[in-house]
Amino acid sequence: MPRLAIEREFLRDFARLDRKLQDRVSDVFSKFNEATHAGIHLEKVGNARDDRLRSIRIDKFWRGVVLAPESGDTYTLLKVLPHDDAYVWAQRRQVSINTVTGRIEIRDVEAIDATLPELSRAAGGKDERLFSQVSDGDLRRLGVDNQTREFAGVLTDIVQLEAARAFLPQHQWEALYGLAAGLTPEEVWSELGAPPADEQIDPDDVDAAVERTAERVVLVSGSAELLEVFRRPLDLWRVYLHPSQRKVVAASYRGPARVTGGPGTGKTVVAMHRAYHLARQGSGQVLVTTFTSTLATSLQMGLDLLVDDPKVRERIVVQHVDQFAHHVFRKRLGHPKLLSPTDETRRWRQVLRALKLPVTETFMSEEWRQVVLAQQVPDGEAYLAAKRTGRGRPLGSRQRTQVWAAIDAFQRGLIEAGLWTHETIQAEAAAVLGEASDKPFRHVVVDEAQDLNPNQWRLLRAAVAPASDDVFIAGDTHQRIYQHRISLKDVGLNVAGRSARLTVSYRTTAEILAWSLNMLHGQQIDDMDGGSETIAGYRCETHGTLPQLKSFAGRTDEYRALSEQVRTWIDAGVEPGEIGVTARSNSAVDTLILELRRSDIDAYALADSQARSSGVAVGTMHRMKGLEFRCMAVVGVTTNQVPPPSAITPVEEDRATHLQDLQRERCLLFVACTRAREQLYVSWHGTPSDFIDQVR
Ligand SMILES: Nc1ncnc2c1ncn2[C@@H]1O[C@H](COP(=O)(O)OP(=O)(O)OP(=O)(O)O)[C@@H](O)[C@H]1O
Repeated sequence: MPRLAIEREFLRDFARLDRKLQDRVSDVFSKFNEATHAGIHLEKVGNARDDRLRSIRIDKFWRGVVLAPESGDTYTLLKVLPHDDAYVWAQRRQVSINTVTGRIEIRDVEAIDATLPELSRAAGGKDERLFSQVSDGDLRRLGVDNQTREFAGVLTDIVQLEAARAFLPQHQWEALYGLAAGLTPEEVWSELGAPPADEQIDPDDVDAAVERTAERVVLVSGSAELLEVFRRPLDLWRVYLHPSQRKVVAASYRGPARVTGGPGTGKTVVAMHRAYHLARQGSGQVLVTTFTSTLATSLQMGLDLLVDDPKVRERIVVQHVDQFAHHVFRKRLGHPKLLSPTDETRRWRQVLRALKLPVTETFMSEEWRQVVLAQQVPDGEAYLAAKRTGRGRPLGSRQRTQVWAAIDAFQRGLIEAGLWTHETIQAEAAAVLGEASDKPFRHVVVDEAQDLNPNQWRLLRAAVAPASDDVFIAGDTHQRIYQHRISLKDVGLNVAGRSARLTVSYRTTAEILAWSLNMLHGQQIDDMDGGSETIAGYRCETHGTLPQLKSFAGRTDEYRALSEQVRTWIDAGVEPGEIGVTARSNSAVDTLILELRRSDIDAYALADSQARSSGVAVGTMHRMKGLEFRCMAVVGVTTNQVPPPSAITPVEEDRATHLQDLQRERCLLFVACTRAREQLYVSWHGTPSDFIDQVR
């Protein structure tokens, strides 16, 4: 019985076809089983380098290219192209099974043959080659075969390697790229997901190779499954996972585990697949949680797409972390009365005045959150001994006693008035669940973990009993945009030995990522586990244009130019819903929406969940976390706006906090810029922000 497998490129081609043609392709391949039995045509391709490549008729003008095995029964759909292009594509290609990795590989032999002599000539006199430091043995062990080794041997810089991506076998290219980016052979090997060492690789067994190549080829059993894959051809993430992603999704961990990685490396994708994997096991409910409501909605939608079995889907609950905290709180204590920010400032002011304490309300509010609530400090004695890491301004014991008096008075005031803050609700909810013997969930999956505060962590820790696969954490500390710096160990989550890093960015182009990473150059970023995070080895799936940087004399000109830019994108065929616009402040966002609407561009505020439309999404940089857009405009990157002085603790008040604030704001701009999939536009008026000036 023949089986069909679909290669990633085929699905990409399919996504570009018009609806009628897509239906025709679905029709042809749904009938494939019958067709093969009836001897329907898989035509041989004349002058092919690989005589297993066949063409199949879609209609008068279009052909599919299929790999037909010499033995075995797996037929792999490789391309769908206009008639002549399909034949040319097939004539140039060679399909093989890598004897080290066991995976299916496709290479453009003609392009390799055509490029090699020229590269050899260019390299001629040069001693230093891109891979002179890597031994032949290491290359061989990574699955780089003779032909690719010969090619790699004449490369002198990484740009040549990048250009070769289109024609070298993908896995081998990735191995070379990892080495060129400074990874060790061991790191490359573990990233690319090596097959079990004892597995015998038969270079002619296409069936087995297809099963091993899950990141590029998906096997479908029957027409229903085929149609399911064809239903959303653009969402490749549902079907294909990179080996490094798949490894994390399917692993069995003896305790909490986590995945890190730069922007767009698929941490959210992994979190969703992981939740699906755990829910399928049927051992209990899975909580999928994250920091903001916008992201929780997008996780909800992603899971609806990914999980087709309603019984499995029912086992997954998506709630943002505060929603979960409030839910637990309400069940026990009813509806909380919330302290407003203005009331909070007023209360601190009163307390400080009464005690004649010469510190600001902001200082007290931060001290209370970051020291007292974060470490669950119960009394003055404990406060004297509390760690104040990251708080910068040192306090002697006399000062601590005074500060504690203020905190104590403030806390008593809240209790008397029956007032709660999100943080005290989180702490209360964590205590409620901590005491419960019956936990609400069997697994917790956390996305955008870098921004959760200690009480949110305690709450999530308490939501599941300590067990295998209990907590799964996805996050990137380069994208931390709130104040909280925590150590996972301190909140009862030990991920030692259960941590993986993703390095291939699927979202953004190499140009946008490189430019954005420059903004973080030289910054020391922690890894939430006592070490520091690295950006070594990040690379992108695609290339594109450089970010556009635009300077204007005044704000009016800058905003008008934004409308023109958005109009240019729309005229070029980008859907308004694929465009994101961001600025640092709420008021700038409001003005930008008005400005776009004045230019007859449909635009809506991301903050307004009711207003969701197919128009351009406009939101603050904080709102942009976790989202992505084909074209992204980051506006108002002007000095005194990015960062706004109000967000930065004055250096004379507290140097350490000042530096942390600056880093957090820098990361915020980094997050905003890395939301772009294809094009990034950055503008300012007057003097640009220091963050931009540095990378201009
Ligand atoms: N295996 C894959 N195949 C195809 N596309 C993928 C794959 N993994 C991720 N993507 C795509 O890459 C983009 C980024 O993925 P995702 O949002 O999961 O990354 P992330 O690491 O969570 O990003 P960030 O930290 O910047 O928010 C998405 O469009 C996603 O669909």
